[in-house]
Amino acid sequence: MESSRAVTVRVPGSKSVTARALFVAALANGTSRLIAPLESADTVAFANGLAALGFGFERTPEGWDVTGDPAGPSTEAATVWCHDAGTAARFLPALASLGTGRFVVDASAQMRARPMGPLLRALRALDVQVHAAAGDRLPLRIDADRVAGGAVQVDAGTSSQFLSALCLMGPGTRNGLTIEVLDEVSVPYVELTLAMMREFGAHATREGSRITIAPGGYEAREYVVEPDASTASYFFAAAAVTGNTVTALGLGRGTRQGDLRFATEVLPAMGCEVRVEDDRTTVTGPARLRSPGEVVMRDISDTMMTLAAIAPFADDPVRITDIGNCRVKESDRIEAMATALGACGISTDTGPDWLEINPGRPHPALIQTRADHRIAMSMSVLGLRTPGVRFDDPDCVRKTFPDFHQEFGHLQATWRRG
Ligand SMILES: O=C(O)C1=C[C@@H](OP(=O)(O)O)[C@@H](O)[C@H](O)C1
Ligand SMILES: C=C(OP(=O)(O)O)C(=O)O
Repeated sequence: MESSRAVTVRVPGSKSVTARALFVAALANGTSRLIAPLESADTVAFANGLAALGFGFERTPEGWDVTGDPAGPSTEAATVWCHDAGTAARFLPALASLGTGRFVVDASAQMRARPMGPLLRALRALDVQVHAAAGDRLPLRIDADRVAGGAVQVDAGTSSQFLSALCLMGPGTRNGLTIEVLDEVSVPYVELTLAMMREFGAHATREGSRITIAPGGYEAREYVVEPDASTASYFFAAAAVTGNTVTALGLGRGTRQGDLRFATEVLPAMGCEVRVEDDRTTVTGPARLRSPGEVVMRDISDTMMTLAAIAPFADDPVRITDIGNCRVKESDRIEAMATALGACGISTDTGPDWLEINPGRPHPALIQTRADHRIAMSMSVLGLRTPGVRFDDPDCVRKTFPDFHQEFGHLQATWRRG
């Protein structure tokens, strides 16, 4: 029987899967139904972007219906507002390039500050007319004339989203695409992209640094969106720091989301007991957390803040390396995490692409979230053992998990009662 300190959760849908499903459904022949998509600021911005480009988008009680057009955007002029969403800001210019017309892509000040250059250079190399703000940033204007495809190189060393965007547009081009990958972070996200493209009928293969994508569009289908593995990391981490048990439903052996590795690789190295089944993953925290030593997080950097937030409770320093691109996400996450932990009395060291956290007993503080959802969610885990941790902008979680604080509070209340 499940003890009252063992909690089962089903976290909301994956942001990354929802964004990809929206993109491929938009280029498919017919109507696709996305079941259990993520409803959050990022994915709503993405869906609104599709609608602005002239694709059919409708919410139904069963899910999101997207009516695609293999010919690309049907409008000849549109402004696409991406808000804070990296996925929308990187993927939608590629989708717009498949149309004919003048498309403006813009976003919040936070997203305007994030890099776009490698994607824009690749699009220009494919003869797409792209005019961008200084430094190749948003806002940008695309004068599109049905990009034909061909061979292109891309540097995905600051974001894999540049590469995923090119891959996703490939089946919509007349000649297909051959992409030479020059550098790469977050590799599991590209694997997710290629796998989902195939699930929607596209032909995409990878050999080393070369990705080949055949023309021919996508097939409409019904698609069930998995829960979000990055979001689940906060619940697994909660088990890790309290010695309780959390089971996350819908995330198991078959997942393509790399961030489940936080549970399957990082937490066992800290003394957690982790069980992965076909459709669920269960984490039980130890009496005392061990330091995993150095953890290279290049592939799963969205979970680096989750690790940083539980690191003070480990018995030795925790060093997180190869996370340089975290400096150009919603915030400079290396600096932001060091500051947040420092506000709680935890000492850290930082370098260009690493963060080291020393053990300590955190005290409560008001945390500056910098409009970064992951600061609020990861520091909430630290808050489980540090009553009184508060946030200047708790609602920043709306980006990927609007009900985070309620759900996390519920978890805490269950444990308190148990
Ligand atoms: O393609 C995606 O869905 C994502 C890729 C990753 O970005 P980077 O490739 O910039 O690390 C990740 O951090 C982001 O939350 C989602
Ligand atoms: C980096 C993130 O988001 P994005 O790049 O999609 O804005 C994130 O969710 O942590």
